[in-house]
Amino acid sequence: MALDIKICGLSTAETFDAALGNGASHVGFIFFAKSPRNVSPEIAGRLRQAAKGRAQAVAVTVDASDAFLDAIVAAVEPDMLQLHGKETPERVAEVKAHYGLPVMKAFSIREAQDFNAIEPYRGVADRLLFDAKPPAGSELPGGNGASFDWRLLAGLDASVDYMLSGGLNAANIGDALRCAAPPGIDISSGVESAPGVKDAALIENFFRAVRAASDRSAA
Ligand SMILES: O=C(O)c1ccccc1N[C@@H]1O[C@H](COP(=O)(O)O)[C@@H](O)[C@H]1O
Repeated sequence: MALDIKICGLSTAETFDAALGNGASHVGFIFFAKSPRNVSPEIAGRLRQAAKGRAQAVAVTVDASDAFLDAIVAAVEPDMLQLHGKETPERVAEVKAHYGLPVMKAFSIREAQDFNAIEPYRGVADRLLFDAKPPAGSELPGGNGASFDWRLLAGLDASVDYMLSGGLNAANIGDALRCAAPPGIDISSGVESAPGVKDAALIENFFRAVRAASDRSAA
């Protein structure tokens, strides 16, 4: 099965094109005011048009209100909503039913018992996303460039569909793929030249590293 690759936190045409041109299956937009990657629904909506038929557009929100979700969905017409806050299973079900869109629910992982939190979301969220717990003092629930121990994913039920995220980059993606063999990967700060500044060359380099790792595992 093909590996899903999401490039998240895009906000410029050049880097959006780099993600699509290199074969991203998913492109993500951050709608969180405290993030250096925060983008307006209008800008994301304009960029998103180019992804139609080429990649899934994912709107990333953090405990968003109904009004904010309404504005995002209207302007962006996303293919998927990523809920990266403390949304309950009931809230996930409500959002999914209201917008008729698949939902990816994010979980913060540091140790094996953190996976217990996914149980009430199984059969509710369409996909799960595993990110590292934010470093102390961070105002961001994601996009911190922090990793967790990928070996913990070995204990996961094989039927769980998920994306691996948190601190991925061109240097470590080979190890991550070998260690966890995830169905999908999600990267944000690892393809930036500064916080919030995506870099087309780093995006290309990341895809090259993914291809090299895939070639090695096929040999
Ligand atoms: O990237 C952000 O600023 C962000 C803000 C709020 C919620 C989620 C955010 N990003 C998500 O974080 C992970 C991985 O980030 P990184 O590669 O470690 O920088 C990814 O799922 C993004 O969607």
